[in-house]
Amino acid sequence: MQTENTFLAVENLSKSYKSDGPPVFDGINFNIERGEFVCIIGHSGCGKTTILNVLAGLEDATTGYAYMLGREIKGPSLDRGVVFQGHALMPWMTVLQNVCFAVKSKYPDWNREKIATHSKKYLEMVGLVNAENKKPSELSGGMKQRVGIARAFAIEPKMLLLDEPFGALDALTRGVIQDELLKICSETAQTVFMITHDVDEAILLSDKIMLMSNGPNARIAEIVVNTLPKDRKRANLHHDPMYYPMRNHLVDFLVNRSKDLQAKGASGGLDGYQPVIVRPGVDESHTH
Ligand SMILES: Nc1ncnc2c1ncn2[C@@H]1O[C@H](COP(=O)(O)OP(=O)(O)OP(=O)(O)O)[C@@H](O)[C@H]1O
Repeated sequence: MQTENTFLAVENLSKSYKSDGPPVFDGINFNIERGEFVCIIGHSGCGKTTILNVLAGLEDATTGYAYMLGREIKGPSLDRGVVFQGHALMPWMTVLQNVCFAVKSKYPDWNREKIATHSKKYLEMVGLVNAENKKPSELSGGMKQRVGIARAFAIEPKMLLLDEPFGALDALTRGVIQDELLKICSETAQTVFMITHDVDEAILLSDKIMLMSNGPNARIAEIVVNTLPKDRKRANLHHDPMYYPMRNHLVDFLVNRSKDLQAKGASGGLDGYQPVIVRPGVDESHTH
């Protein structure tokens, strides 16, 4: 439930694209606290992007509400930076102009030089300073994605909404940007909601992981607390004693438990369902 200090609150969200037939998801309730990094995992089509679009203010839910800092989310805002799976860059602008354009919208009082310096800092972060004068058509898919990431970070939003932002990147670049994201988040206490299909990425980055059951009538089935220590490093993640209990728990959900819940939902057995909070490796009864 929403309290005075709740950063983001989602209450009873559902979405139907068709007037007949069951909703894609239903009864979605969760909170995100300030500075929390939350990942959402679930099979394709369960509605993760739709939920992210509602949080971004780009789509309306059929029922329910989303609040950020106590105000209902209605329409997009520069308080929320979004990175989509597609790159959504302006094709007639250079890489630098794409980032500067967003920075100028956020900070209209800044002069040209300040905007450019600020934008270049974020292009450097994603390894694109040498491409700042290129147009999107001259970039690879991974490079375009990195521009999108730099642009979202550069507006220093209160909340980052990331829809599989690293999916198109090669492993090396992905690792570098994951490390950067971890660094920025710990330095700035950035609040993040991120969709990923990669359980290792979720274990590396998140404070908690929401697991969605399969649609239709998809739910947040479990809220998994990340039991690995906060100072995680990609290189030694798998040496942590909590790593395998955590990983096995997530994979087992995707392979088995998500389908069991779907069957229950189809027979109307999920009315009033509340997600289970699980600490893999700590609450052994929930660890499979
Ligand atoms: N604009 C739309 N009109 C009709 N149906 C839609 C629309 N957008 C999404 N859907 C349907 O809603 C369901 C959820 O879609 P959504 O993209 O939110 O899922 P997802 O979990 O993010 O999937 P993926 O992991 O494949 O990206 C899907 O069945 C999809 O076909």
